[in-house]
Amino acid sequence: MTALSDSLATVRLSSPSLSHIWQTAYETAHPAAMWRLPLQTEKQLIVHLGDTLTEQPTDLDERPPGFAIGLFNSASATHNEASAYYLQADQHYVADAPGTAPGSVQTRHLTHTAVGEAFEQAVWRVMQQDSPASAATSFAEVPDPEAQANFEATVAEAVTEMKAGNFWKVVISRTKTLDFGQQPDVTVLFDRLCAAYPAAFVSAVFLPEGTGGQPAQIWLSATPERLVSVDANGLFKTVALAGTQSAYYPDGTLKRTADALWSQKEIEEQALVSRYIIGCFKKIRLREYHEEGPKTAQAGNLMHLCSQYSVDTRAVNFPQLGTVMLRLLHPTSAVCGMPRPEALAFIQAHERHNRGFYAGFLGPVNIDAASSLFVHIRCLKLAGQTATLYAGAGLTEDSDPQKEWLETEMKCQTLVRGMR
Ligand SMILES: C=C(O[C@H]1C=CC=C(C(=O)O)[C@@H]1O)C(=O)O
Repeated sequence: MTALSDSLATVRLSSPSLSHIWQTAYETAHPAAMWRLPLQTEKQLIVHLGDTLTEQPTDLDERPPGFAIGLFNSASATHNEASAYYLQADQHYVADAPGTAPGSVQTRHLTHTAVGEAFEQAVWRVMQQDSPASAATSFAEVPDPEAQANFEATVAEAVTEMKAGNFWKVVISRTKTLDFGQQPDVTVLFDRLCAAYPAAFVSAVFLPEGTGGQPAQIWLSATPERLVSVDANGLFKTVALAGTQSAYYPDGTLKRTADALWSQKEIEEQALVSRYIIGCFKKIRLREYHEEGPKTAQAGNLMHLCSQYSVDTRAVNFPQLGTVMLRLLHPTSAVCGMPRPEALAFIQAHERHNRGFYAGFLGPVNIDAASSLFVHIRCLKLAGQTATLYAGAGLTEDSDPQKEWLETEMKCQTLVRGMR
């Protein structure tokens, strides 16, 4: 070995990468979550060393530092509990923090118990293996000849019901399958999504076999939609995001957000989400909210209409606002519909797949005195070498089935392009 490669080996062995830690969590079957907040460089990874995860009501005020991931159709849909699986930050690592060398990992917190020490030793063992993770990151789409006809038939049925006045909006989703040929390297895909979508919340969550009675699953996402967040100064934020168009002209040039034109159908679709949020503020008699928008916002290859809402929870003396709004909002009409019970019943009766964590919510809780939960869209579930992408479209009585199909295709492309 030359002097140079000697010193590189020393650097590699003295500091694990996020990939080594992720791989260790996977091999030792400990739940793990890795994320990068919008417009930040810092990547965080936590590992849960405790008991098997179970679904519990989310209470942002009571939880120790960790990461919540909730199903679309959890008890929250009917009981307003915003139930979620909660990964505790027993081991907490940070990479790419401002002012540090790219890729260098700092330890934020370690648990000094036998389990914690066994985990750190396992990380060292993974580091010493030649290739800590599989290098596969290319994939092919698996054709599904019936998918479009099935989706369009469901959209047509929803339109008939909305014209009959049974509900005003519903979000219908579909899946697309990708085959990686072998189990892909999740940290490479995560890094690509971080680089492609600086304004998104990018995350990867590993839930070992047995979580919720399911086989092992990994969820990877780059979502543009904040559900609720409360920062270290007590500033609460949420958004109403809906309406979709490509961020590019047909010749491939990028549109300016100011040049995006929206149809009446899209304006109404987004207004319904705004109305739903304002309805939640009204329910708790909160008048002191600040509203901005709707404005056009770019989300990777797409553009949406977005209104932002904020509340100074200290000024209104409402420290639990994050938890209260999370329970009222989930699932919002950006992923379910309005009125919620009727839209949910239609989704349950007509979608051919189980949404699982798609259209649920996820994000860090009480990390650096802040919590940021996002709507889990633009996501995929990885099981072995197969990925299932999920995408939905908000329908109103003016929806055109073929256009809605094309919209879900564009939404699938967010991850497909970002992972290439
Ligand atoms: C349900 C999804 O997107 C939501 C968020 C923004 C715009 C949407 C729309 O235009 O339909 C959806 O409500 C999804 O990406 O799967």
